[in-house]
Amino acid sequence: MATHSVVSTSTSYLPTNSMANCAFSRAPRSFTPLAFRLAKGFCSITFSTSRKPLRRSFQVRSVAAPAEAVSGFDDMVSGTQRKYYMLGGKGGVGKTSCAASLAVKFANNGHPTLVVSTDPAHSLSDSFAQDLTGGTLVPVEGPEYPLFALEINPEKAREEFRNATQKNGGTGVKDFMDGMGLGMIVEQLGELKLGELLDTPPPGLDEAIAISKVMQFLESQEYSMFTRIVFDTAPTGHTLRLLSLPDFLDASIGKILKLRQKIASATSAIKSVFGQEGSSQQDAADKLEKLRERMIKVRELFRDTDSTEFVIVTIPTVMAVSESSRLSASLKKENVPVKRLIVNQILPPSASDCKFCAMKRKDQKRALDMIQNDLELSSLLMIQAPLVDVEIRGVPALQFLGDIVWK
Ligand SMILES: Nc1ncnc2c1ncn2[C@@H]1O[C@H](COP(=O)(O)OP(=O)(O)OP(=O)(O)O)[C@@H](O)[C@H]1O
Repeated sequence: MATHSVVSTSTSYLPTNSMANCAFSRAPRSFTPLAFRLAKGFCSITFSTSRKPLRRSFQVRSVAAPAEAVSGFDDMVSGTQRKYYMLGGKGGVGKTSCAASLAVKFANNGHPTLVVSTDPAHSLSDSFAQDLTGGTLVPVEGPEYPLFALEINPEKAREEFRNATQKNGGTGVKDFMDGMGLGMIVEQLGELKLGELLDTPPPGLDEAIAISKVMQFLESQEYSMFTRIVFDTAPTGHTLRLLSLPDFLDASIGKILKLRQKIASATSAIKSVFGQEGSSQQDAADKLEKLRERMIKVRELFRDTDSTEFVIVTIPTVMAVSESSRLSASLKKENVPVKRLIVNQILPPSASDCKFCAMKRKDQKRALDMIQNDLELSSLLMIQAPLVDVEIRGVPALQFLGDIVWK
Protein backbone atom coordinates (compact mmCIF):
# COMPACT_ATOMS: atom_id res chain seq x y z
CA MET A 1 0.00 0.00 0.00
CA ALA A 2 1.47 3.34 -0.96
CA THR A 3 0.59 6.78 0.19
CA HIS A 4 1.70 10.23 -0.84
CA SER A 5 3.51 12.84 1.15
CA VAL A 6 3.55 16.36 -0.15
CA VAL A 7 6.93 18.06 -0.42
CA SER A 8 7.24 21.66 -1.45
CA THR A 9 9.77 22.24 -4.21
CA SER A 10 9.71 25.93 -3.56
CA THR A 11 12.49 26.74 -1.10
CA SER A 12 10.86 30.07 -0.34
CA TYR A 13 8.29 28.23 1.72
CA LEU A 14 10.66 26.01 3.59
CA PRO A 15 10.94 27.04 7.22
CA THR A 16 14.33 28.04 8.51
CA ASN A 17 14.28 25.83 11.63
CA SER A 18 15.19 22.16 11.86
CA MET A 19 11.79 21.16 10.48
CA ALA A 20 13.24 22.15 7.10
CA ASN A 21 14.92 18.76 6.99
CA CYS A 22 11.61 17.00 7.15
CA ALA A 23 9.76 15.80 4.11
CA PHE A 24 6.76 17.31 5.86
CA SER A 25 7.28 20.93 4.96
CA ARG A 26 5.07 23.96 5.34
CA ALA A 27 2.68 25.64 2.98
CA PRO A 28 1.81 29.32 3.38
CA ARG A 29 -0.87 29.42 6.06
CA SER A 30 -2.20 32.85 5.27
CA PHE A 31 -3.49 31.70 1.88
CA THR A 32 -6.75 29.93 1.25
CA PRO A 33 -6.29 26.93 -1.02
CA LEU A 34 -8.58 27.30 -4.01
CA ALA A 35 -7.99 23.95 -5.61
CA PHE A 36 -6.09 20.82 -4.77
CA ARG A 37 -5.16 18.40 -7.46
CA LEU A 38 -3.42 15.33 -6.21
CA ALA A 39 -2.17 13.00 -8.88
CA LYS A 40 0.31 10.20 -8.63
CA GLY A 41 3.75 11.75 -8.64
CA PHE A 42 2.62 15.36 -8.84
CA CYS A 43 0.41 17.72 -6.95
CA SER A 44 -0.43 21.31 -7.65
CA ILE A 45 -2.12 23.72 -5.31
CA THR A 46 -3.52 27.08 -6.34
CA PHE A 47 -3.71 29.71 -3.67
CA SER A 48 -5.50 33.00 -3.78
CA THR A 49 -4.05 36.12 -2.28
CA SER A 50 -5.58 39.53 -2.11
CA ARG A 51 -3.40 40.48 -5.11
CA LYS A 52 -3.24 37.64 -7.61
CA PRO A 53 -3.59 33.87 -7.80
CA LEU A 54 -0.39 32.03 -7.07
CA ARG A 55 0.43 28.56 -8.20
CA ARG A 56 2.93 26.31 -6.53
CA SER A 57 4.01 22.84 -7.54
CA PHE A 58 4.69 20.01 -5.18
CA GLN A 59 6.40 16.69 -5.68
CA VAL A 60 4.56 13.76 -4.23
CA ARG A 61 6.76 11.03 -2.87
CA SER A 62 5.51 7.50 -2.93
CA VAL A 63 6.25 5.92 0.42
CA ALA A 64 5.11 2.84 2.27
CA ALA A 65 2.08 3.52 4.43
CA PRO A 66 2.17 2.04 7.93
CA ALA A 67 -1.19 0.35 7.65
CA GLU A 68 -4.18 -0.28 5.43
CA ALA A 69 -6.11 2.97 5.15
CA VAL A 70 -9.25 1.92 3.30
CA SER A 71 -12.39 3.27 4.98
CA GLY A 72 -14.93 1.22 3.06
CA PHE A 73 -16.40 4.35 1.49
CA ASP A 74 -18.02 2.25 -1.26
CA ASP A 75 -20.14 0.65 1.40
CA MET A 76 -20.99 4.02 2.96
CA VAL A 77 -22.01 5.58 -0.34
CA SER A 78 -24.03 2.71 -1.78
CA GLY A 79 -27.82 2.78 -1.78
CA THR A 80 -30.28 5.62 -1.78
CA GLN A 81 -31.90 4.77 1.54
CA ARG A 82 -31.23 7.56 4.04
CA LYS A 83 -28.22 6.99 6.28
CA TYR A 84 -26.95 8.87 9.30
CA TYR A 85 -23.29 9.18 10.25
CA MET A 86 -22.38 10.62 13.62
CA LEU A 87 -18.78 11.62 14.15
CA GLY A 88 -17.63 12.02 17.71
CA GLY A 89 -14.58 11.95 19.94
CA LYS A 90 -12.36 13.99 22.19
CA GLY A 91 -12.23 17.76 21.71
CA GLY A 92 -9.97 19.05 18.96
CA VAL A 93 -9.14 15.72 17.28
CA GLY A 94 -10.67 16.70 13.94
CA LYS A 95 -14.34 15.68 14.25
CA THR A 96 -15.56 18.71 12.32
CA SER A 97 -12.95 18.37 9.56
CA CYS A 98 -13.73 14.66 9.13
CA ALA A 99 -17.51 15.21 9.26
CA ALA A 100 -17.40 18.10 6.78
CA SER A 101 -15.08 16.19 4.42
CA LEU A 102 -17.39 13.16 4.53
CA ALA A 103 -20.39 15.37 3.74
CA VAL A 104 -18.56 16.92 0.77
CA LYS A 105 -17.57 13.47 -0.47
CA PHE A 106 -21.16 12.19 -0.23
CA ALA A 107 -22.40 15.24 -2.12
CA ASN A 108 -19.77 14.68 -4.81
CA ASN A 109 -20.90 11.07 -5.11
CA GLY A 110 -24.54 11.61 -5.89
CA HIS A 111 -26.10 12.12 -2.45
CA PRO A 112 -28.05 15.21 -1.49
CA THR A 113 -26.44 15.65 1.91
CA LEU A 114 -27.07 17.54 5.11
CA VAL A 115 -24.29 18.14 7.61
CA VAL A 116 -25.36 19.21 11.07
CA SER A 117 -23.39 20.49 14.01
CA THR A 118 -24.86 19.75 17.41
CA ASP A 119 -21.78 20.94 19.26
CA PRO A 120 -22.67 24.13 21.17
CA ALA A 121 -19.17 25.39 20.24
CA HIS A 122 -19.75 25.19 16.48
CA SER A 123 -16.89 25.10 14.02
CA LEU A 124 -18.72 24.07 10.83
CA SER A 125 -18.79 27.68 9.64
CA ASP A 126 -15.03 27.87 10.11
CA SER A 127 -14.52 24.53 8.42
CA PHE A 128 -16.56 25.46 5.33
CA ALA A 129 -15.31 29.07 5.46
CA GLN A 130 -18.93 30.13 5.15
CA ASP A 131 -21.43 31.66 7.56
CA LEU A 132 -23.73 28.82 8.58
CA THR A 133 -25.08 30.35 11.77
CA GLY A 134 -28.73 31.19 12.27
CA GLY A 135 -30.19 27.75 12.88
CA THR A 136 -31.47 27.25 9.34
CA LEU A 137 -30.27 25.15 6.41
CA VAL A 138 -27.62 26.95 4.39
CA PRO A 139 -26.53 25.72 0.95
CA VAL A 140 -22.81 25.01 0.69
CA GLU A 141 -21.28 26.14 -2.59
CA GLY A 142 -19.07 23.77 -4.52
CA PRO A 143 -20.10 20.10 -4.44
CA GLU A 144 -21.80 18.48 -7.43
CA TYR A 145 -24.99 17.50 -5.60
CA PRO A 146 -26.82 19.64 -3.04
CA LEU A 147 -25.00 19.97 0.25
CA PHE A 148 -26.65 21.89 3.07
CA ALA A 149 -25.25 22.70 6.47
CA LEU A 150 -27.02 23.45 9.70
CA GLU A 151 -25.61 24.71 12.96
CA ILE A 152 -28.18 24.08 15.64
CA ASN A 153 -28.26 26.71 18.30
CA PRO A 154 -29.05 24.63 21.40
CA GLU A 155 -29.46 27.68 23.58
CA LYS A 156 -32.15 29.03 21.23
CA ALA A 157 -33.88 25.65 20.93
CA ARG A 158 -33.98 25.30 24.72
CA GLU A 159 -35.29 28.84 25.12
CA GLU A 160 -38.11 28.16 22.67
CA PHE A 161 -39.17 25.13 24.65
CA ARG A 162 -38.72 26.77 28.00
CA ASN A 163 -40.85 29.75 26.95
CA ALA A 164 -43.75 27.45 26.28
CA THR A 165 -43.55 26.08 29.80
CA GLN A 166 -42.94 29.41 31.52
CA LYS A 167 -45.92 31.62 30.97
CA ASN A 168 -46.36 34.75 33.10
CA GLY A 169 -42.94 34.54 34.70
CA GLY A 170 -43.68 31.18 36.32
CA THR A 171 -40.99 28.57 36.74
CA GLY A 172 -42.47 25.98 34.47
CA VAL A 173 -43.89 22.63 35.28
CA LYS A 174 -42.95 22.66 38.95
CA ASP A 175 -44.88 25.90 39.58
CA PHE A 176 -47.75 24.55 37.60
CA MET A 177 -47.91 21.57 39.97
CA ASP A 178 -47.28 23.75 43.05
CA GLY A 179 -50.07 26.07 41.97
CA MET A 180 -52.50 23.21 42.23
CA GLY A 181 -51.22 22.21 45.66
CA LEU A 182 -49.43 19.28 44.14
CA GLY A 183 -45.85 20.31 44.83
CA MET A 184 -45.81 17.56 47.43
CA ILE A 185 -46.41 14.94 44.76
CA VAL A 186 -43.56 16.34 42.74
CA GLU A 187 -41.33 16.06 45.78
CA GLN A 188 -42.50 12.52 46.40
CA LEU A 189 -41.53 11.62 42.87
CA GLY A 190 -37.94 12.33 43.66
CA GLU A 191 -36.63 11.46 40.24
CA LEU A 192 -39.16 13.66 38.49
CA LYS A 193 -37.07 16.78 38.10
CA LEU A 194 -38.45 18.22 34.94
CA GLY A 195 -38.89 21.74 36.32
CA GLU A 196 -35.28 21.82 37.44
CA LEU A 197 -34.27 20.19 34.22
CA LEU A 198 -35.57 23.17 32.30
CA ASP A 199 -34.22 25.75 34.72
CA THR A 200 -30.74 24.31 35.16
CA PRO A 201 -30.30 21.77 32.39
CA PRO A 202 -27.71 19.04 32.91
CA PRO A 203 -24.87 18.82 30.40
CA GLY A 204 -26.08 16.96 27.34
CA LEU A 205 -29.63 18.32 27.41
CA ASP A 206 -28.64 21.06 24.98
CA GLU A 207 -27.49 18.47 22.54
CA ALA A 208 -30.55 16.28 23.04
CA ILE A 209 -32.79 19.22 22.28
CA ALA A 210 -30.58 20.11 19.34
CA ILE A 211 -30.98 16.63 17.91
CA SER A 212 -34.68 16.75 18.61
CA LYS A 213 -34.70 19.98 16.61
CA VAL A 214 -32.99 18.16 13.77
CA MET A 215 -35.69 15.50 13.89
CA GLN A 216 -38.20 18.30 13.51
CA PHE A 217 -36.43 19.33 10.30
CA LEU A 218 -36.27 15.79 9.04
CA GLU A 219 -39.93 15.08 9.65
CA SER A 220 -40.74 17.84 7.22
CA GLN A 221 -41.44 16.87 3.62
CA GLU A 222 -39.26 19.70 2.43
CA TYR A 223 -36.13 17.93 3.64
CA SER A 224 -36.99 14.44 2.46
CA MET A 225 -34.47 14.82 -0.39
CA PHE A 226 -31.46 14.20 1.88
CA THR A 227 -30.09 10.68 1.56
CA ARG A 228 -27.03 11.22 3.76
CA ILE A 229 -27.01 13.10 7.04
CA VAL A 230 -23.73 13.68 8.82
CA PHE A 231 -23.63 14.86 12.43
CA ASP A 232 -20.65 16.70 13.83
CA THR A 233 -21.25 15.98 17.51
CA ALA A 234 -19.97 17.60 20.70
CA PRO A 235 -16.91 16.18 22.52
CA THR A 236 -17.15 12.75 24.19
CA GLY A 237 -18.55 13.73 27.60
CA HIS A 238 -21.58 15.39 26.05
CA THR A 239 -22.13 12.51 23.67
CA LEU A 240 -22.07 9.93 26.46
CA ARG A 241 -24.58 11.85 28.54
CA LEU A 242 -26.66 12.39 25.47
CA LEU A 243 -26.94 8.67 24.87
CA SER A 244 -28.66 8.04 28.17
CA LEU A 245 -30.71 11.20 28.03
CA PRO A 246 -33.52 10.11 25.72
CA ASP A 247 -34.39 7.33 28.19
CA PHE A 248 -34.30 9.73 31.11
CA LEU A 249 -36.40 12.36 29.36
CA ASP A 250 -38.82 9.81 28.05
CA ALA A 251 -39.39 8.46 31.55
CA SER A 252 -39.65 11.90 33.18
CA ILE A 253 -41.91 13.44 30.60
CA GLY A 254 -43.98 10.28 30.43
CA LYS A 255 -44.50 10.43 34.18
CA ILE A 256 -45.48 14.05 34.25
CA LEU A 257 -47.94 13.61 31.43
CA LYS A 258 -49.49 10.56 33.05
CA LEU A 259 -49.72 12.38 36.34
CA ARG A 260 -51.37 15.32 34.67
CA GLN A 261 -53.93 13.05 33.05
CA LYS A 262 -54.71 11.33 36.35
CA ILE A 263 -55.11 14.61 38.15
CA ALA A 264 -57.23 16.08 35.40
CA SER A 265 -59.74 13.31 35.60
CA ALA A 266 -59.64 12.95 39.40
CA THR A 267 -61.24 16.11 40.69
CA SER A 268 -63.50 18.63 39.14
CA ALA A 269 -61.74 21.43 41.05
CA ILE A 270 -58.49 20.64 39.34
CA LYS A 271 -60.35 20.17 36.11
CA SER A 272 -61.56 23.73 36.42
CA VAL A 273 -58.00 24.92 36.98
CA PHE A 274 -57.04 23.21 33.78
CA GLY A 275 -60.10 24.71 32.15
CA GLN A 276 -59.28 28.27 33.16
CA GLU A 277 -55.67 28.18 32.21
CA GLY A 278 -56.20 25.56 29.63
CA SER A 279 -54.45 26.99 26.64
CA SER A 280 -51.02 27.74 28.08
CA GLN A 281 -50.88 24.56 30.11
CA GLN A 282 -52.22 22.50 27.28
CA ASP A 283 -49.58 24.14 25.11
CA ALA A 284 -46.86 23.18 27.59
CA ALA A 285 -48.18 19.63 27.81
CA ASP A 286 -48.29 19.37 24.02
CA LYS A 287 -44.71 20.60 23.77
CA LEU A 288 -43.66 18.05 26.38
CA GLU A 289 -45.42 15.29 24.51
CA LYS A 290 -43.80 16.36 21.26
CA LEU A 291 -40.36 16.48 22.87
CA ARG A 292 -40.96 13.04 24.29
CA GLU A 293 -41.93 11.62 20.90
CA ARG A 294 -38.79 13.11 19.39
CA MET A 295 -36.63 11.70 22.16
CA ILE A 296 -38.00 8.26 21.40
CA LYS A 297 -37.13 8.77 17.74
CA VAL A 298 -33.62 9.96 18.64
CA ARG A 299 -33.14 6.89 20.81
CA GLU A 300 -34.29 4.61 18.01
CA LEU A 301 -32.12 6.44 15.50
CA PHE A 302 -29.00 5.96 17.63
CA ARG A 303 -29.52 2.23 17.72
CA ASP A 304 -30.66 1.48 14.21
CA THR A 305 -27.88 -0.61 12.68
CA ASP A 306 -29.38 -0.37 9.19
CA SER A 307 -29.32 3.38 8.95
CA THR A 308 -26.94 4.73 11.56
CA GLU A 309 -23.26 4.52 12.31
CA PHE A 310 -21.20 6.30 14.92
CA VAL A 311 -17.65 6.95 13.70
CA ILE A 312 -15.10 7.56 16.45
CA VAL A 313 -12.43 10.14 15.63
CA THR A 314 -9.18 10.14 17.58
CA ILE A 315 -5.53 11.16 17.32
CA PRO A 316 -2.50 8.96 18.08
CA THR A 317 -1.87 10.03 21.67
CA VAL A 318 -2.29 7.84 24.73
CA MET A 319 -4.85 10.22 26.23
CA ALA A 320 -7.02 10.39 23.12
CA VAL A 321 -6.86 6.63 22.59
CA SER A 322 -7.85 5.95 26.21
CA GLU A 323 -10.83 8.25 25.86
CA SER A 324 -11.81 6.64 22.55
CA SER A 325 -11.71 3.23 24.17
CA ARG A 326 -14.09 4.39 26.89
CA LEU A 327 -16.34 5.98 24.28
CA SER A 328 -16.41 2.77 22.28
CA ALA A 329 -17.31 0.74 25.39
CA SER A 330 -20.12 3.13 26.26
CA LEU A 331 -21.47 3.10 22.73
CA LYS A 332 -21.43 -0.68 22.74
CA LYS A 333 -23.24 -0.76 26.08
CA GLU A 334 -25.89 1.53 24.66
CA ASN A 335 -26.15 -0.64 21.52
CA VAL A 336 -25.06 2.19 19.26
CA PRO A 337 -23.52 0.77 16.07
CA VAL A 338 -19.79 1.58 15.69
CA LYS A 339 -17.62 0.16 12.89
CA ARG A 340 -14.94 2.70 12.09
CA LEU A 341 -12.22 4.49 13.98
CA ILE A 342 -10.41 7.41 12.34
CA VAL A 343 -6.91 8.00 13.67
CA ASN A 344 -6.30 11.53 12.52
CA GLN A 345 -3.20 13.69 12.28
CA ILE A 346 -0.68 10.89 11.82
CA LEU A 347 2.74 12.19 10.81
CA PRO A 348 3.29 11.31 7.17
CA PRO A 349 6.21 8.99 6.43
CA SER A 350 9.54 10.70 5.98
CA ALA A 351 13.03 9.58 5.06
CA SER A 352 14.70 12.19 7.27
CA ASP A 353 13.01 13.22 10.49
CA CYS A 354 14.11 16.13 12.62
CA LYS A 355 14.52 15.38 16.34
CA PHE A 356 11.09 16.74 17.16
CA CYS A 357 9.38 14.69 14.46
CA ALA A 358 11.30 11.53 15.41
CA MET A 359 10.08 11.82 19.00
CA LYS A 360 6.57 12.63 17.90
CA ARG A 361 6.57 9.64 15.56
CA LYS A 362 7.68 7.37 18.42
CA ASP A 363 4.82 8.64 20.58
CA GLN A 364 2.35 8.13 17.77
CA LYS A 365 3.60 4.59 17.19
CA ARG A 366 3.05 3.81 20.87
CA ALA A 367 -0.53 5.10 20.63
CA LEU A 368 -1.16 3.12 17.43
CA ASP A 369 0.16 -0.05 19.12
CA MET A 370 -2.16 0.69 22.00
CA ILE A 371 -5.10 0.72 19.59
CA GLN A 372 -4.04 -2.65 18.12
CA ASN A 373 -4.01 -4.13 21.63
CA ASP A 374 -7.14 -2.47 22.91
CA LEU A 375 -10.07 -4.82 23.34
CA GLU A 376 -12.58 -2.15 22.40
CA LEU A 377 -10.78 -0.51 19.51
CA SER A 378 -8.86 -3.32 17.82
CA SER A 379 -12.00 -4.78 16.27
CA LEU A 380 -12.92 -1.50 14.54
CA LEU A 381 -11.90 -0.65 10.99
CA MET A 382 -9.00 1.74 11.49
CA ILE A 383 -8.71 4.64 9.06
CA GLN A 384 -5.40 6.44 9.29
CA ALA A 385 -5.51 10.08 8.24
CA PRO A 386 -2.30 12.05 7.86
CA LEU A 387 -1.52 15.37 9.42
CA VAL A 388 -1.59 17.68 6.42
CA ASP A 389 0.34 20.87 6.14
CA VAL A 390 -2.45 23.24 5.16
CA GLU A 391 -5.34 24.38 7.24
CA ILE A 392 -8.42 22.37 6.24
CA ARG A 393 -10.76 25.22 5.42
CA GLY A 394 -13.23 25.58 2.58
CA VAL A 395 -14.74 23.03 0.18
CA PRO A 396 -11.62 22.38 -1.97
CA ALA A 397 -9.55 21.67 1.15
CA LEU A 398 -12.30 19.43 2.55
CA GLN A 399 -12.46 17.62 -0.76
CA PHE A 400 -8.71 17.10 -0.56
CA LEU A 401 -8.96 15.70 2.98
CA GLY A 402 -12.01 13.63 2.05
CA ASP A 403 -10.14 11.98 -0.81
CA ILE A 404 -7.39 10.95 1.62
CA VAL A 405 -9.61 9.78 4.47
CA TRP A 406 -12.71 8.36 2.77
CA LYS A 407 -11.40 5.77 0.32
N1 LIG B 1 -5.52 15.75 9.34
C1 LIG B 1 -5.32 17.01 9.71
N2 LIG B 1 -4.19 17.66 9.34
C2 LIG B 1 -3.97 18.93 9.72
N3 LIG B 1 -4.81 19.66 10.45
C3 LIG B 1 -5.95 19.08 10.85
C4 LIG B 1 -6.28 17.73 10.50
N4 LIG B 1 -7.49 17.44 11.03
C5 LIG B 1 -7.90 18.54 11.67
N5 LIG B 1 -6.99 19.52 11.58
C6 LIG B 1 -7.04 20.87 12.18
O1 LIG B 1 -7.16 20.72 13.58
C7 LIG B 1 -8.01 21.74 14.12
C8 LIG B 1 -9.17 21.09 14.88
O2 LIG B 1 -9.94 20.38 13.94
P1 LIG B 1 -11.52 20.25 14.09
O3 LIG B 1 -12.16 21.58 14.35
O4 LIG B 1 -11.98 19.47 12.93
O5 LIG B 1 -11.58 19.38 15.42
P2 LIG B 1 -12.83 19.06 16.35
O6 LIG B 1 -12.57 17.72 16.95
O7 LIG B 1 -14.09 19.23 15.61
O8 LIG B 1 -12.68 20.20 17.42
P3 LIG B 1 -13.77 20.63 18.58
O9 LIG B 1 -13.81 19.51 19.55
O10 LIG B 1 -13.13 21.87 19.13
O11 LIG B 1 -15.06 20.86 17.86
C9 LIG B 1 -8.47 22.57 12.93
O12 LIG B 1 -7.65 23.69 12.82
C10 LIG B 1 -8.27 21.65 11.73
O13 LIG B 1 -8.02 22.36 10.54
